[in-house]
Amino acid sequence: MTTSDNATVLVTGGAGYIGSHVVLALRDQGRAVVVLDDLSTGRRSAVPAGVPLVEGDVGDKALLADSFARHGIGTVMHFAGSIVVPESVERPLAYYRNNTVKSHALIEACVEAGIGRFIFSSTAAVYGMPERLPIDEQTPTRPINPYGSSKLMTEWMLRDTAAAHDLRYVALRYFNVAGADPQGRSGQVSRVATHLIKIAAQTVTGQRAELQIFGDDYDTADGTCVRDYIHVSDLADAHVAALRHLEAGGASEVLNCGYGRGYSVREVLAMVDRVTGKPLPMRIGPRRAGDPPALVAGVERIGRTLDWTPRHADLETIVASALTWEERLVKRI
Ligand SMILES: NC(=O)c1ccc[n+]([C@@H]2O[C@H](COP(=O)([O-])OP(=O)(O)OC[C@H]3O[C@@H](n4cnc5c(N)ncnc54)[C@H](O)[C@@H]3O)[C@@H](O)[C@H]2O)c1
Ligand SMILES: O=c1ccn([C@@H]2O[C@H](COP(=O)(O)OP(=O)(O)O[C@H]3O[C@H](CO)[C@@H](O)[C@H](O)[C@H]3O)[C@@H](O)[C@H]2O)c(=O)[nH]1
Repeated sequence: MTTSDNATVLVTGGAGYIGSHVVLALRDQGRAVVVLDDLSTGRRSAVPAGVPLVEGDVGDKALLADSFARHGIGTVMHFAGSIVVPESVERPLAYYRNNTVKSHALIEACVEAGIGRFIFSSTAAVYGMPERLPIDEQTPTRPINPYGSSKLMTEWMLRDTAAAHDLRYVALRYFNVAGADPQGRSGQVSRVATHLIKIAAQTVTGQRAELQIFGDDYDTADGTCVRDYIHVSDLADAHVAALRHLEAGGASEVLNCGYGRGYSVREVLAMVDRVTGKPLPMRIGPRRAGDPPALVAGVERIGRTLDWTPRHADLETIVASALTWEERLVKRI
């Protein structure tokens, strides 16, 4: 333990979907938090009252240095970035700039300020199309789109920086994040929704006429793609556990974040029907380019490394919380 153990945590991207849930989890643990966000996809209202919001760019080193000093930052949690896979294919350089170049500036600012703890939002997209399930962290990383590459390059910068400087990090490779805060304090708000459960929620609430299943001819049990869905509040708790790990002097780690259990698209939609009590309007469409048939996390390493016990590892809870949040959003519009 060092003297800076209870230092303030800077959460970049803390006005976004996942970052805002992590801010809540940190606050629930009595931690001091500051958010840095440019509000490009995030919302001011997602930052709880009493949490300072530094409105600006995560690549702005002068702003970072000033924020670190002003708020006594001891750990950086880095969520800020661009996340839409097809957009990354169309605008690769924009993704490398926002996700890789700006992460470089942030990591460099941390080294210059002597900030020694860093927690990074990575993604299962670094694995590409893995051949075997479950996917453990030893699986070769072969991203198949610029989004995955842009995040993997940041992992590499962290690995090499940790070898050369006094900085330890945890990179969490998220599988499919879904659901909303059980207390209704935050949830997903997307300009352009792409995630399955979000789109299902928009369909249930009448914002879309129907949902399209992207392909039912995959080599899986029911022909639709299989994913490992993790509740956003469990993911948030994993970040708090990663913080405790680093504060206790733990080594740098790269950890999958999922439950180790996969559900097909059809199984997810059957759960939506069960929760609402009526059939969701949907049809089978063509495959979406770049979708791997099945992604399920190997979770042995996170289980043995972090003091983390998922509390919402249940598809019904995930779907129900996403629907409750969507209903609130619709009423607010
Ligand atoms: N949502 C998922 O399923 C998923 C899966 C794997 C990894 N991730 C990673 O998790 C992180 C958070 O994703 P999310 O789903 O909450 O997305 P989000 O778009 O809701 O949040 C991103 C936040 O970062 C902010 N931001 C973007 N660029 C910025 C910049 N240059 N400077 C300052 N702020 C900036 C946005 O305003 C937003 O508040 C991302 O790094 C993403 O790659 C998400
Ligand atoms: O309208 C829709 C939307 C999605 N799907 C399918 O649902 C599954 C899940 O899709 P989605 O929710 O878009 O998530 P993924 O494409 O699996 O990607 C998410 O999960 C990855 C990790 O598994 C992360 O790397 C990505 O950042 C994150 O967007 C896929 O088979 C899609 O083809 C549909 O059938 N119809």
